[in-house]
Amino acid sequence: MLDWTGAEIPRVKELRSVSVTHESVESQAATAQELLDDYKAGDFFLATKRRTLLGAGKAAEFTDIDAVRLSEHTAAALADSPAGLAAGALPFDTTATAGAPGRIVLPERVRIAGPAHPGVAGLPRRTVGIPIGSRSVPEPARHVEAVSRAITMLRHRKLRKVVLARALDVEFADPVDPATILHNLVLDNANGYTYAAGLPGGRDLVGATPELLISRTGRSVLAHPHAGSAPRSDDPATDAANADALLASAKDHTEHAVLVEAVVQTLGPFCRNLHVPAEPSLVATPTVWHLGTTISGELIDPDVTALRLAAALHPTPAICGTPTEFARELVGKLEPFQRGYYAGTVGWVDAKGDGEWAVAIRCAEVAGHGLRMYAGGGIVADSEPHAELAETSAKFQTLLRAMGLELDF
Ligand SMILES: C=C(O[C@@H]1C=C(C(=O)O)C=C[C@H]1O)C(=O)O
Repeated sequence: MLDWTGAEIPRVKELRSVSVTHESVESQAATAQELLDDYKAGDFFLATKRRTLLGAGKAAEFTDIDAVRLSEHTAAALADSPAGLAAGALPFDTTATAGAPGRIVLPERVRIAGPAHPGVAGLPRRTVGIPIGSRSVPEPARHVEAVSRAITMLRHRKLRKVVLARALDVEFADPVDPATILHNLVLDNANGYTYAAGLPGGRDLVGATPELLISRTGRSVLAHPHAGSAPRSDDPATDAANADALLASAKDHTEHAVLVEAVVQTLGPFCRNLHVPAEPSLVATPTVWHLGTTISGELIDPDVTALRLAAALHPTPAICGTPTEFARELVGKLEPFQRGYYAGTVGWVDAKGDGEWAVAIRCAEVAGHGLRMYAGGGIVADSEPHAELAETSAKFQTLLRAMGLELDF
C-alpha cells in the first residue's frame, strides 16, 4: 500500500525558461472533449460551467507552505513570463512546517475551450480497473467516536464548528490512471468544478467539487461557500424530502451561518459593495444536496490576485472550523491521517490577477496502484454522530461512482 504521509517533499522553488504558448479558445477552437482526451497525469485540468482549461507541461514550478508567499511568487513570475496563466493546488494545512506544500505551475501550454456539457454527456464511460482491496481510515466506528468527542468540545463552547473527515483507500491490480477517473467525473458532473492537478512526488489530485472558494474577474469577486448537506436519492419523493429537511434544518443553518460570517469577515477588507443574501439556497450535486450562499463584491485594490484572495480565505469553516486555529489543531488530533491536498484549494490565476479557486473536496489522491479518497462534514454542538458518518458516505459517492465502485463501508 502507499505511504501517504512519509514522502519527502522539497520546499524549493525552481524556475527554468522555456517557450510558452498560450492558446485560447479564440486562437484555437479546441473542444472541451479534446482537452479532456489530451489530459494526462501531471497536467492541470479544470472544467466549469463556463469553460474547460488544460495546462500541460511545466515551464516553472513553485512550491511553498506559505500560501501568501506562494501567491506573491506566482504574481511576480507571471509578470515576467509569457505563460499568461499559472495553476495548481494548495494543501489543507498551509501552516505545518513539515506538511505538503502548495504547488503552482506555469504550464508550457495552456488551452481553453468552452464548457464540457452538454457535449460530453453521451460519451462512453471508462473502466478504472480491478480493485483488489479497500480500507476505511479510520474504521467507521472510530469516526463516530471522533465526532462524539468533537461534539463534547463544541458543547463546552471552546469551538463553534469543526469539520472532521475520513479516508478510504482503494488498491487496484494495475496502476491507476487519473485520466480515466477524471473522464468519468467530467461526464457525471455538469455543474461545479471538475479538476485534476499534478502534486509533488508524482501524485495527482482528481475530483469534482461544487464549491467555489473565490473567483476574480477584473474587479468582480465571487465566493460560493457551501455548508449543510443531505444525501440525494433515486426515489424522487425521498430526494425532495431530503432537500426540504435540509432547508428546514436549524443545525445545518447554524453550520452555514458560521461559514458565511467568516467569508464575509475575510473579504470585507478586500472588497466594497459586498452582497450577501440573507438566506442560503439549495445546491444540487448528483450525490448530495447542499446549502450555498453566493457572495459577491467589488475588489478595492486591483493588484490583489485571485490566488492572493484564495490564500486569505483558506481554510474556511466549510472544511476546517471556527475558530480556525483551534479547529485545525483538533482536526490534527482527531483524524488519524494527514489531509494532504484534500480540503485545500485548486485553481488558476492569470497575469491580470483573474482566476478561479475551488475547494478541493470530493476528491482522491492517486499514486501508483492506489488512491485515497476523502470525505468530511461540519460538526456543530447539535450534530448527531451517526448522521455525520452517513453524510461522509454520501459524499464518497462522487468518486465511487466515477470509479464504477459500489463499496459498503
Ligand atoms: C468537507 C466536505 O464538504 C464540505 C462540508 C459540508 C458540510 O459539512 O455540510 C458541505 C460542503 C463542503 O463545504 C467534503 O466533502 O469532504
